[in-house]
Amino acid sequence: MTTTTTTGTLAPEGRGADKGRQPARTSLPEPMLDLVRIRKDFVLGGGLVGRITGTRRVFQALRDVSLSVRKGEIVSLVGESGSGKSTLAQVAVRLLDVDGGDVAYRGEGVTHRKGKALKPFREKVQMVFQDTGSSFNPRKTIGRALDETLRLRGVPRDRRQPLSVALLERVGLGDFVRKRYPHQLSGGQRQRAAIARSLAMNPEFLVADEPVASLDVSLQAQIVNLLIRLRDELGLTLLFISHDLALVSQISNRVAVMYAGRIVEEGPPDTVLKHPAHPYTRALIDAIPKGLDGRRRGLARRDGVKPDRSLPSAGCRFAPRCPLAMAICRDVEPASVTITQGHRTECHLVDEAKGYPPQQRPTR
Ligand SMILES: Nc1ncnc2c1ncn2[C@@H]1O[C@H](COP(=O)(O)OP(=O)(O)OP(=O)(O)O)[C@@H](O)[C@H]1O
Repeated sequence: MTTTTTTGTLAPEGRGADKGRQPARTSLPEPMLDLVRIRKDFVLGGGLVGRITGTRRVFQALRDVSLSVRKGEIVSLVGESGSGKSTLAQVAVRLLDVDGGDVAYRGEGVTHRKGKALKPFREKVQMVFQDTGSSFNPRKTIGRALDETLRLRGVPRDRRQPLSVALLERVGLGDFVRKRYPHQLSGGQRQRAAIARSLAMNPEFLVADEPVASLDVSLQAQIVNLLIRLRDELGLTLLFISHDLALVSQISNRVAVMYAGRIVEEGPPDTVLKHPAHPYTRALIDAIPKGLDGRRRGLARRDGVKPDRSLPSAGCRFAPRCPLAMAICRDVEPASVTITQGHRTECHLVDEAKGYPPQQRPTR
C-alpha cells in the first residue's frame, strides 16, 4: 500500500525503506539518455510584421544544457516556471528539434533522425504529461485508446484486450476503466490510465513532465510511488520533471536544478538539499514550506527581477536576483565547477579548490 504522511511526503511502501534510491553499485550502469550541450531558441515575432517593425527576438530557452541518465536511475529536473524543464523534456523525446547539441540514446545519436529511423527510439522512450485531460481524445474510451497504442506496437487484434486489462491492472486500475471516457475518471485515475498507455509501447525510458502537478498531495504520493514501483518491476529509467524540490529529492538518484535555460546545479538529492552550492538552489530550498505556518521564504523576495533571455548571455543569469552577486557575476558566465564527486554547480562563489562558498559551507 502507498502511504502518505500528513505533510504529503512519500512513505516507504512494501519492501525496502528507501524505494526511490537504487542500491549502491560497484560499476556504473549503462548510459541511456545523453543530452550534450543542447541549445534551443524560440523566435518571437518572427513573421513579416516582426521583420518590418524590428520586434523579432530570439528567446534562448536552453543554452548548452548537458545531462545524462543511466539505466534504472530516476533523474529529476527542478526549477521555477519558465526555466526550460518542459523544453528539455521535449528535446529528450525528440518532440522538438534542437538548434545545437546532440541527443543520444544508448550511445547512438538520434538528434537528426526522422520518420522511420526515429520509430524505434519513439517506442522505447515514452512521455507522460501533466495534463492528461487533453492528452486523451475525449471521444474515445480508455480501452480504445489503449487498443490503438497496442496496434501501433504491432500487437495482434485478439491480444489487445487482455493486454490492456493487464496494463490497467499494473497501474492499479480495474478493467471497468476500459469502458470509461477520460472525463468519467478522476484526475488520479486518468494519470494512471495515461501511464498505462505509455507502458503499452513497452518502453525502457519514461519522461514524466510534471505528472503530479495537478493532483492533490495524497494522490501525488500515490502516482510517484507507482512510478517508482514500475521502475523496479519493469527496469524502467525515468527523467522526472517537477517544480517541487522537496518531492523530487525523495525519489531521485540525481537532481538537476534549472534556471533560465541552464542547469545551474546537479548532484545527489541529499547533497543538493543539505549543501546547496548555488544561491538559486538555496532560494528554492528556502521556498519549501516549513513548519506549521507553511510560509514560503526566500525566492518570493527576489521574484521581481528576471533575466532578459533574448539577449546574448553576459554573466550569470541569476545575478540580478542573487543576494551574493559580485561584479564578476554580471560580466562573466560561470563555468561548471565540481565540488565533490557527482556534485557540480555553475557559480563564481564556488571555488573548485576550496569547495563550498564561505557563505554556504555546511555546518555540522
Ligand atoms: N513554442 C514556444 N515559443 C516561444 N516560447 C516558448 C515556446 N515554448 C516555450 N517557450 C518559452 O520557453 C521558456 C521555457 O518554457 P518551458 O515550458 O520549457 O519552461 P518550464 O520550466 O517547463 O515551465 P513550466 O513549469 O511553467 O512548464 C518559457 O519562457 C516559455 O514561455
